[in-house]
Amino acid sequence: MTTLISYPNKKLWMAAIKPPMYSVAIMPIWVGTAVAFAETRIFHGAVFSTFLASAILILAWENLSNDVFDSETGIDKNKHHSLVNLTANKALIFGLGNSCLGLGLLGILAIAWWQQDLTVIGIILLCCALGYMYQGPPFRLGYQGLGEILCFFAFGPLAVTAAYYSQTQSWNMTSLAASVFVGIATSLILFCSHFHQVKDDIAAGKRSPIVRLGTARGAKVLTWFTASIYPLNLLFVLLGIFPVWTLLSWVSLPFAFKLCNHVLQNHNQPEKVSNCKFIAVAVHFWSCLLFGLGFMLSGG
Ligand SMILES: C/C(=C\COP(=O)(O)OP(=O)(O)O)CCC[C@H](C)CCC[C@H](C)CCCC(C)C
Ligand SMILES: O=C(O)C1=CC(=O)c2ccccc2C1=O
Repeated sequence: MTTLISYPNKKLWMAAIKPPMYSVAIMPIWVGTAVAFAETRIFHGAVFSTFLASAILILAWENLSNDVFDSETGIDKNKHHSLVNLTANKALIFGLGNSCLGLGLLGILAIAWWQQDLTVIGIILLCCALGYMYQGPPFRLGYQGLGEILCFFAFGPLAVTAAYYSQTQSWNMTSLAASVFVGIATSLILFCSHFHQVKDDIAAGKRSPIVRLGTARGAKVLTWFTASIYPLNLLFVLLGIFPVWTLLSWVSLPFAFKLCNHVLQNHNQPEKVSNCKFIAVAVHFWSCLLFGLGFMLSGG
């Protein structure tokens, strides 16, 4: 009996915490560090692990505060796996979120202290500002359909560059090019997260890209953007900017096909399309992991 009662609860909590989503915090640090290793043979293990822990904490803040801010607009009233709805304690979730942010920023400050250089903390503060503007008052830019652009810059150019800089204290064009790959792969996840929420989004006045485009056109746009990362990788290899090993990322193509087929077929059926966000997480995880591995192998 206990199992029967607690199982759905456990599922709800896992949906609220969404552990697989945290790979989006890990991959920009992994790729930025891998490019740094390929270009300079430098690898600072303590900086890498501190940055990873901080990135995860900062993303936890983003997600906890997302549930807090969304509880204020009413958009999450049907979202049973909102942490605010689950705990009925907004102040607790807000406090927990801010503690994660504080701890995460402390880790980044430690990196700044080791480097005697404020560049990395400056870049990460900018990421946090974009994260706040996505969902917090008075901006709520996600409600205007601008989330994917913020997401691209935060997880792409800013986070990858910060990771590269944290290892080398220098700037690099290859890392900037690599950040475009990571930024697009991350924004695909956010784009996918809107397909099943059209009704609630319209009711709350949120003009997500899928509300704006409609689900059918959204599915086509998703297919083009998902497909774009693979030829982009090839182009940079042919230009001699990326090592040939980065083509390992093409091994993730079956997940990309699965994602596009699934969304093209089910875009207007919320209960069927709702899991596409997690197929997009698999595309992101495998493509970025193998992409970064390609840089590591070329530097070894
Ligand atoms: C919280 C995010 C998406 C959830 O959006 P939504 O409200 O539609 O979801 P629910 O339906 O589940 O409520 C992600 C938003 C990402 C944002 C645009 C940028 C975040 C920047 C991070 C704070 C940067 C982290 C950098 C780190 C890797 C160093
Ligand atoms: O809960 C979500 O839908 C998302 C959470 C999250 O942290 C994230 C980060 C980067 C891209 C997309 C997303 C989500 O969609």
